Amino acid sequence: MAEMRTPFFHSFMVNDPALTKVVLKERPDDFPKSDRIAAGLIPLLGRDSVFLTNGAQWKQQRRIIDPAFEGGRLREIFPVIWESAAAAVARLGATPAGSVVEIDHHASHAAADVIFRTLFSIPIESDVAREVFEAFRDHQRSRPVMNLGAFINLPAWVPRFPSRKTGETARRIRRLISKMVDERQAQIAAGTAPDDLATKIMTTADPETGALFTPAEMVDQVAIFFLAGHETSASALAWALYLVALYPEWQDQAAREAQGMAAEFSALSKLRINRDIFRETLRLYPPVPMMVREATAPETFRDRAVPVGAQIVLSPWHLHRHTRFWQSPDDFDPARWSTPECRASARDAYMPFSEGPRVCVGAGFAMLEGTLILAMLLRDFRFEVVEGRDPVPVAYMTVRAKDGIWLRVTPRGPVNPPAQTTG
Ligand code: HEM
Repeated sequence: MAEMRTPFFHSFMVNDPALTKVVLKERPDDFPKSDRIAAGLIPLLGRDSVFLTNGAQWKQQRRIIDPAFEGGRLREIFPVIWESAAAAVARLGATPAGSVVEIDHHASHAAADVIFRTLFSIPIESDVAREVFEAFRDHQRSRPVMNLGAFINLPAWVPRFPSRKTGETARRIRRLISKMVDERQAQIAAGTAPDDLATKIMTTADPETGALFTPAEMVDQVAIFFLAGHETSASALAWALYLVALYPEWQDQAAREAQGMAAEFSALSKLRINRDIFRETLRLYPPVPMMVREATAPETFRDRAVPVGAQIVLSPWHLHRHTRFWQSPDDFDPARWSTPECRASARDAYMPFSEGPRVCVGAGFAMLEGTLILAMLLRDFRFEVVEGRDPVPVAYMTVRAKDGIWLRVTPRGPVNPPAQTTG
């Protein structure tokens, strides 16, 4: 655990699984989301986004949202994600064989397509989806991972983010989303709405109070589904492709596993290698590198007094690479996921989706999406690293590469069977 104290803020970086469990699982109500992080995200997400709210309001929102993402719905959205994966394969197939491409751009495109198709039944090529996607792209690179000025509680007169440009892109994105929500509201009223995630969420009443989301509240939820659902998945997919480019033997195994897979939900259970590669990627490059909570009562952590208002920083990035919990933590080793030791490490020190009641709404969705798109891309293409273009991880809204992740992409052609051992 590390304590940091300045005139502006007092924070504790907690890297001990016993303490992360207290904060996230055992007493989450005593450690709500920090207002200081919310400040930087409100222009884009609005005040009522489930990502930022706390207490009774947050609990009600999860009661409405969670049913849309439960197991049975994943089976229903599988064909939609398959279509997105096929579209991603086609886009990459349209680039000249052997060209060097910015793979994180393709990953963002694919992840945004998944969100639009599953939420609003529209592909990324539709006008409104493309406009939102482009506005997000402008927004993303102009924002740091958090509003630093707000985090350290600087006096109000100190200039801080968001800049005018980020404010403008946030307003543009929210206007477009409002229009989509209004149109969907009208379709629901007319009985013509498609059976997708947006309709499910907008027609689900809170089982305790009977309340539905108002259109304004729904705009805040769509903004976070788009942000949380596309930025994170894109980051994970891009790093996964980079890692298999670094480790071609894993890439070939994953490609073989993906040959001939059927377009049906049950095919997923056969993608064990692809799934373990994706899990291992989330360990080494967790898209959300850190989370922040605020202490609302005096605490003692490891004999240190934690005052009210202290910021508690939880870092998947550090926990996932902690030598006490992981063997050779910096190595890329998808095989570790089949060992009993890894099960213990994962239980104590693996939280790419956070844990406890505030765990990521879309964790199951993201595992399906990541595994399937990875498998379909590896089935059809070979990815190779490019000399002099090693990506350097940086925290924007998620963990991205400073100058992008560039890989050489070649159509794979027939895949050789695994080498046979004789004797
Ligand atoms: C690889 C992909 C993903 C990763 C690594 C990821 C990770 C996370 C993490 C770590 C949190 C907790 C953040 C915090 O407490 O500060 C979170 C929350 C959330 N995620 Fe995800 N996420 C992913 C994909 C998705 C998808 C696909 C969706 C929706 C379609 C989604 C929706 C959300 C929402 C709504 C929350 C807020 C939950 C709450 O506060 O109650 N995420 N995610």
